[in-house]
Amino acid sequence: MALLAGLRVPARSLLRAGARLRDAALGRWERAAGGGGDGARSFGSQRVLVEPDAATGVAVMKLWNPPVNSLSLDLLTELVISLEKLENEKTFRGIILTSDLPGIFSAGLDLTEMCGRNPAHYAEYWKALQELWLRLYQTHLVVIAAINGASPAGGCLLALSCDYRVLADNPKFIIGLNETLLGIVAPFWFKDTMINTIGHRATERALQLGLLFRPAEALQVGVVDQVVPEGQVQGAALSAMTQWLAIPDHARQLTKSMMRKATADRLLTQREADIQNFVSFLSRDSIQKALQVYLEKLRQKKG
Ligand SMILES: CC/C=C\C/C=C\C/C=C\CCC/C=C/C(=O)SCCNC(=O)CCNC(=O)[C@H](O)C(C)(C)COP(=O)(O)OP(=O)(O)OC[C@H]1O[C@@H](n2cnc3c(N)ncnc32)[C@H](O)[C@@H]1OP(=O)(O)O
Repeated sequence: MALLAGLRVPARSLLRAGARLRDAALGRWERAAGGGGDGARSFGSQRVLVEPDAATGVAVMKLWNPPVNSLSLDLLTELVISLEKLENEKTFRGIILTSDLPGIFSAGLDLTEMCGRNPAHYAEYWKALQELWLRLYQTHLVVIAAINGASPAGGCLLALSCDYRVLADNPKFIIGLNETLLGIVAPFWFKDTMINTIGHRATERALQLGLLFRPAEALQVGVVDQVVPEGQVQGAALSAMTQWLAIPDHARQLTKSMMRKATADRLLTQREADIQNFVSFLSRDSIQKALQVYLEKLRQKKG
């Protein structure tokens, strides 16, 4: 009940949540895709709903981790599993990554996973995040982010790891790597992902200042590729997908790999050191204190 009390979602969603939790308790759930008629079935886990359309070869992947789609260990794990499943289905060529929560794409890393836990937990958490980034960044599928809500820090990383980004036009839907505002530092592979999208100078400014861009600024700096009216974001993402899927797969995939491999390899060659670096950084008293103060501020915002 305490969890539900924190939600600001309509009763309809709470009912849906209840159904999902029940089904998740029974194991992986499946239900018929609405009106598909092509035999494709939705599948998913407790926090990731996948709506595949076998006719177009495109699956819509929706994040659902109330209240703010923070990237908890569970969500990271479920995302990796869902991605892997789609990659292994030969019928699928593209994914639209979006949120099933109103007004939030993803609040980024789950601060409760990074506060007051033990080093083994921090290591497990970081490894799961690395795993998701490596898979998402390098997947042979076309991934388009339909960003229908706020997308700070790790949420921005998710979007930047896609091939194309469409953002809904609402001034509350801020996007950026704001780690410095929390007193922490974006790791090198977050930084590299942003540099590869908007260039070195714009990244340097954005990272040092912890900039969170509103839609018009995000478009101007290149953090997103398109801004569309709210309600049109998924449609616009699907239209963009048509252009990407018009390219022969082998040529596009080899090009994607050529563009991204060096960046991914940089992490792959030092994964363990990166984990140790994260654990020791996070274990500092000053960092724990800064994160706790930030979390407390978020919690008191409503009070
Ligand atoms: C020398 C060193 C070199 C290298 C460094 C080495 C290693 C690197 C070390 C660390 C790197 C870490 C990288 C971190 C990345 C991250 O992603 S950190 C997370 C950053 N995220 C944010 O700053 C977003 C915070 N949230 C918000 O701004 C807002 O919540 C929102 C805009 C997303 C939504 O606003 P609202 O709709 O108004 O919702 P509320 O603010 O009321 O929140 C509801 C509820 O959710 C809780 N919450 C919000 N965000 C998070 C989160 N990220 N994690 C966990 N919980 C979150 C919030 O506290 C509220 O909780 P309750 O009050 O309901 O309990």
